[in-house]
Amino acid sequence: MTAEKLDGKAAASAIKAELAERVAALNARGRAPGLATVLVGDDPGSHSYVRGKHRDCEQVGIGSIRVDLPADTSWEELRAAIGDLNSNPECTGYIVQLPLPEHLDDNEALSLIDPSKDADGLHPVNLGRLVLGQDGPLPCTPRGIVELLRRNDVDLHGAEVCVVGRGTTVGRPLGLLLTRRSENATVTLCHTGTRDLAAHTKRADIVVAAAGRPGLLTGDMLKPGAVVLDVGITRTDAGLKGDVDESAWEVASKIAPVPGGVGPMTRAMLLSNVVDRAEYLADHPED
Ligand SMILES: Nc1nc(=O)c2c([nH]1)NC[C@@H]1CN(c3ccc(C(=O)N[C@@H](CCC(=O)O)C(=O)O)cc3)C=[N+]21
Repeated sequence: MTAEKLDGKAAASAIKAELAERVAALNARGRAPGLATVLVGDDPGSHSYVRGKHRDCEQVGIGSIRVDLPADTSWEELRAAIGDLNSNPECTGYIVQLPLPEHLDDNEALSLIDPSKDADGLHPVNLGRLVLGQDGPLPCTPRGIVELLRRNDVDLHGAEVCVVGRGTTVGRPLGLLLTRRSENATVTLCHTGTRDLAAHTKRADIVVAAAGRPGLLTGDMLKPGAVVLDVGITRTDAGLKGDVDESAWEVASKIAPVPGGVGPMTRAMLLSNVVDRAEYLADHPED
């Protein structure tokens, strides 16, 4: 058996076409959404992601603001840049590209974002809302995973999902999202302290590999016919490498690969968060 590809690029294009119509309607109402990015330092990977996000904005008609700061930016300077975006009416949503350089604290920076402009859904208030089951922006990668599965008719209700990785942007919030009543999956959250990883992955109908360890998930760790989502991205001399080994293609029924799987969905969900919020504000002008 050779697994079928879960095509995140195609799904993201369809989502962007839908968003373009919603953005046109917002622009016509004088409620133009605007996405800003804050990028500190010159990591080539981060630069390429941020470039992609601005290209996406242009494609769907969302205004975009780019704030690039040098690697030696002080905490005070970063705080001032975030404060400026919080009070800039042209910016309706924004992200601080992570990870920040060593001397700046990611979580402290996330806490400074106005929660109503948090396009990543990573502000503590918004993560808290997710825990409480209240509406709010959802973390982009977990939302992208659920949307990619939905658009490919992969049923989550009652499914056994094994998530490998407990990071703040993917694994942890994905567990929260998948166990909502609306998704109703059963989740096992594995991590580097898991004693027998293969025992858990082998039982799963769906495996999400988000550990950032290239080639970690091999075919012999999967139940035949399992659905696999690769969320690892490691830059090697040979190019981008995911967490899913080649051997998985002979055992799985469907795989969301790196590149072309979850990555493009993450970017599409960032745009969705911004458009959702702009529509909400247009309909609730007093908020
Ligand atoms: N505040 C914040 N929010 C983020 O959402 C965030 C972040 N920081 N820091 C870094 C990670 C990583 N991330 C990716 C998004 C899209 C692709 C993506 O589109 N990947 C393409 C390949 C891109 C390439 O070739 O480099 C693909 O998988 O097909 C990858 C990675 C968002 N992140």
